[in-house]
Amino acid sequence: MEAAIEVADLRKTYRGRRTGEVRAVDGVSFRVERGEFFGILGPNGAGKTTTLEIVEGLRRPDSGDVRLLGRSPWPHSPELTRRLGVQLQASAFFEFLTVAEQIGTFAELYGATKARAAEMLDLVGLSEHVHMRCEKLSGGQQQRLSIACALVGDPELVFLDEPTAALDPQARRNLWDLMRAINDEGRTVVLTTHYMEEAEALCDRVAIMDAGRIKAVDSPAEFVRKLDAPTRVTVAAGQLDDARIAELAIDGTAAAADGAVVFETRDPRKLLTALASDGALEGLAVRTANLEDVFLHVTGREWRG
Ligand SMILES: Nc1ncnc2c1ncn2[C@@H]1O[C@H](COP(=O)(O)OP(=O)(O)OP(=O)(O)O)[C@@H](O)[C@H]1O
Repeated sequence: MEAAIEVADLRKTYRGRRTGEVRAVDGVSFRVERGEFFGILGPNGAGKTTTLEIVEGLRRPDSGDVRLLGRSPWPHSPELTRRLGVQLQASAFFEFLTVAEQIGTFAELYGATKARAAEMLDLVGLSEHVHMRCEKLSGGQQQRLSIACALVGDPELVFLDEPTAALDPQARRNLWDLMRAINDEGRTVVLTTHYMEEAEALCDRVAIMDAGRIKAVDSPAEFVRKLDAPTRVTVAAGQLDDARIAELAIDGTAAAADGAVVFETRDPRKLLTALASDGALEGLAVRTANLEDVFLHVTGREWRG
């Protein structure tokens, strides 16, 4: 079976009188398999939205190729469009329409039934707000409505562009559950995000994007494993004398700072067992490497998403 998405060497430069030339997408290639949950992770301005818009067929690249479900998105074909779900930014809503009218418009576009529209509102937890005007919805509710609109046509391939941006942590986690459910139904999901923990929690594979380029693609777990970084174990100072600290640091390093002792070790189990038997677990914090460390490693820059 062909891939859900194949992208080869996309390039797009914006030219503005004030901004000059901006190489928003600078030779991007990737492949997404059917059923995959694929993430594009990068800081603001990395080129994620431009890439997504090109892949969706909403924007023409200067050069490069896109295949969606084995076909080119240009020229537009209703047959292909029906198989795609594109979540538009909530700001694209007609604010004077009610929730029911908004999703009804999408349902008509996709030839979906009223029952399907109601089912999608139920899925995203908006059934009780069908008569509310879109402008009265909270940020999280608007994001959920935009996802419901993207799903109403029963798409095989769903594009979500920073769906949890500007949401509070609880609303963000609720949306994570919804996104997981969409993928569990067998749909391919492409998500852009600048939240590390979101990419880590949801994606089968993540493309790390910076300055218009994809720097690396892998699963979050593999990224971290290949980094082969030590685990950092911190305990409050004053529980261990210097000789014992030196003894425990035998497989790694130890440093005292700000009332804490920080160990870096590749054998955290052994260290934690020793700390437990010393009764020195006050202020314990264990930090393993995460995608933030990976970002630093692959781009050479600190993460400032
Ligand atoms: N229509 C446009 N005209 C001119 N420049 C643009 C346009 N859209 C984006 N850019 C510029 O292209 C670069 C990439 O923007 P893009 O929106 O694709 O990045 P992004 O990773 O999605 O960032 P964000 O998270 O801020 O949306 C940025 O420098 C941006 O200022």
